[in-house]
Amino acid sequence: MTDTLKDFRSICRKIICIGRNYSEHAKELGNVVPTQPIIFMKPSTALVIEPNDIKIPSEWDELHHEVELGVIIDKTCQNVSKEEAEENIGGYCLALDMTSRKIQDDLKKQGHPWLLSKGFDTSCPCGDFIEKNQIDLSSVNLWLNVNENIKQNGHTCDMIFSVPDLIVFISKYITLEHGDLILTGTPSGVGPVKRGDQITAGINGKDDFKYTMKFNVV
Ligand SMILES: O=C(O)/C=C/C(=O)CC(=O)C(=O)O
Ligand SMILES: [Mg+2]
Repeated sequence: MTDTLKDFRSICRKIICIGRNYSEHAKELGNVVPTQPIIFMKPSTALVIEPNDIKIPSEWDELHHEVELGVIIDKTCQNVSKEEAEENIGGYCLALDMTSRKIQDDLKKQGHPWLLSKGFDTSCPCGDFIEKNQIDLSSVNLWLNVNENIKQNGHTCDMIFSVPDLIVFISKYITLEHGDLILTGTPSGVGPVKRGDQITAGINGKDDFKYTMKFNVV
């Protein structure tokens, strides 16, 4: 792992996101559970870091919160095998996939891409680099509060497609590059936030490792 990866938020070229990777979340939105990963992207301009705010575009009233484990790619790679997948991970981060559910639903009805609903500026609040050795992929806890009320509390063991499965799938079609970020999907409990709300999110990893971040919604 090279030192520049700690600064992944300024070198990130692609944010690849996974949809419906937790069956309870797929069901809460009335979607079928996927049989292969659903992928979409956010532009790197979607990234926002503390102490900056999540900005709801002026003509929208609310966004949905989605807390997710972010995987940061170290080595540029293509056609990765499941055995080699973990070697290409440089570290992790806590991330949010902020979404306009209303716009997404309208786009879905028309069969259009989700980009506007998920790729607007500040739609990807993101925490600091987390060292690889602090995370056991099978037992990460992700949680999210809105105004100190718990809304999401999930575990990566409930992912439909594991992180290695996701790297294998994506790298078959898209070259993964140093600093790329993969958002691995959200557990259930997604819901609305409005201007004036505060989101606190956290990740609990190995050996009492804990990381939290806070964002105001404006
Ligand atoms: O299909 C839908 O209605 C919504 C899907 C998502 O927003 C997918 C995700 O971003 C996710 O599962 O994390
Ligand atoms: Mg998501």
